[in-house]
Amino acid sequence: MRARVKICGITNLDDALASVDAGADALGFVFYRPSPRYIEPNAAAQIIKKLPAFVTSVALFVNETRNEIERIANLTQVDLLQFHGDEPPVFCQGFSKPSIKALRVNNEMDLVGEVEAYADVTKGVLLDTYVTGVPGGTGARFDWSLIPASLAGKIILAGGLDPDNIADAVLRIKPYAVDVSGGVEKAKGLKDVSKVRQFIHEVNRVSIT
Ligand SMILES: O=C(O)c1ccccc1NCC(=O)[C@H](O)[C@H](O)COP(=O)(O)O
Repeated sequence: MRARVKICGITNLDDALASVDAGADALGFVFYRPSPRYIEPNAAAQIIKKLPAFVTSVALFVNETRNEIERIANLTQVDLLQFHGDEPPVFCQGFSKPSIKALRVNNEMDLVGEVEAYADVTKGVLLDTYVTGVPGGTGARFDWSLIPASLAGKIILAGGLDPDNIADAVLRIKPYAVDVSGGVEKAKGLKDVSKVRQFIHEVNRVSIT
């Protein structure tokens, strides 16, 4: 099965449409002000309403309040919420939109146990790199050997992916989907369209087996 591709950190319409044209299945919008990829909700709404059918728009939050999440979800008409902070499983339920949860992987956690706990209350679990004090978008890879084979087909892989390592990642981990931000940028918050195309081309290439 082909791994789905989410291009995260979209900040403008040109990058959004170019990513869709390249074959992206989902686009991520960061509503976390300290991020260099932060986008104003009104600007995101203008982009999201121009997306074609069958492209999933994802709103990313870090330890945000329920009220603010609902306000932005309503304003942008986004399809899916992504929780990228310390939100416990119980927090991920009860919104007007379904959610996915990011876990930052380190070698002390019970990865399978945590994935199971969130799988019950979300549409999916994204595995990202743990870097102290940085909630996401680090551009750093984590040790993929920490992912047991039992999670193949079940997780969204993120963290330091790029056109050069994505084929290896897909072949080794067999994720349900992959998520990239920094690895397809020319500058923080600006996508390099040729890298986006190359990244998705590689995913497609290794998925045809
Ligand atoms: O992108 C950010 O700036 C960001 C900030 C705070 C929390 C999450 C953030 N991004 C999350 C993503 O979905 C990224 O795609 C994921 O962390 C992988 O990023 P990268 O290693 O740059 O591909």
